[in-house]
Amino acid sequence: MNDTFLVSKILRDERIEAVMYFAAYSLVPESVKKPLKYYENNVSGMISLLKAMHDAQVKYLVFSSSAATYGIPKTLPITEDTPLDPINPYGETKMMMEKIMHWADQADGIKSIALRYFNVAGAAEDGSIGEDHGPETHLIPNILKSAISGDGNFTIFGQDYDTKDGTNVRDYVQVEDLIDAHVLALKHLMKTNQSDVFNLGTAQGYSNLEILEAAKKVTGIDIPYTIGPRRGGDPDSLVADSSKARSVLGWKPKHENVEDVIATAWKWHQNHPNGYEDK
Ligand SMILES: O=c1ccn([C@@H]2O[C@H](COP(=O)(O)OP(=O)(O)O[C@H]3O[C@H](CO)[C@H](O)[C@H](O)[C@H]3O)[C@@H](O)[C@H]2O)c(=O)[nH]1
Repeated sequence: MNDTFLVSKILRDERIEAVMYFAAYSLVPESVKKPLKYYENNVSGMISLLKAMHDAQVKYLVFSSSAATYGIPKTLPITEDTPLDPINPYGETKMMMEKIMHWADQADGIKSIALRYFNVAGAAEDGSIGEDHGPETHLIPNILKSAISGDGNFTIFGQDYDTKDGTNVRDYVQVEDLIDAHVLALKHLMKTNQSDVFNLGTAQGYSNLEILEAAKKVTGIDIPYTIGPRRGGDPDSLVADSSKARSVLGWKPKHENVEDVIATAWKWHQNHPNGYEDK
């Protein structure tokens, strides 16, 4: 049984009306090393899903897109109209997936919302669910893991970017705030029957060094670091203009302060010093 057939059968059997698609491969540095894996999973996955949705007559899709679609923006903050010009395979697959969704709307009437995530961070407030990749590549988990182990192995990748202190600037959106946005987006999509796109970020940019300082405050631990070479595929700064999500969807992120975001991640890391051990 092929993927499309199986998915369309599930959609029909379960009488699914709408789909949220979180394409699983989402690590920028891995995508630079293994581009074909990213095109195959993300782009082929989207084609299979849309075919299955068409076969099962499912009309609504909410999709996890990314700020990585913008590449190196000419102006900040980034609005949804900022031209898409990705600089790594991951961002390019997300852009291609958005374009495929557009044509599936034109041809088959599948209505979709693309949510362009900025840097998702933090963990469930109750400390039960957190972030644990193998290997971990994300900034905040790597800082917190280093705080716990005391190994002194934390490295900042590059201090020669065109930013306030030379390190990359990112916009960190808390994961539970992101979940709220998905629920609002789905309701909006089913009410308006119009495809659309929204940035999800807090509209505040923090440099990698500022995140390290904030993590030191939250943990009360002096976390040593070294400056290493650039990682490859990193734009200087990505900061969202998220006013469209706020005004159109009524989205109100609860964690506007980055220390609050890091505190949720810290709670999870303290409860899970070895991550999800059985992964
Ligand atoms: O140990 C580390 C890990 C990361 N970084 C730096 O920290 C910044 C953030 O890196 P992350 O890996 O945490 O996040 P990315 O910005 O690469 O990517 C994230 O945000 C993107 C959009 O901004 C996409 O959504 C993507 O899925 C998501 O992983 C970058 O400057 C990176 O070079 C370090 O200095 N040291």
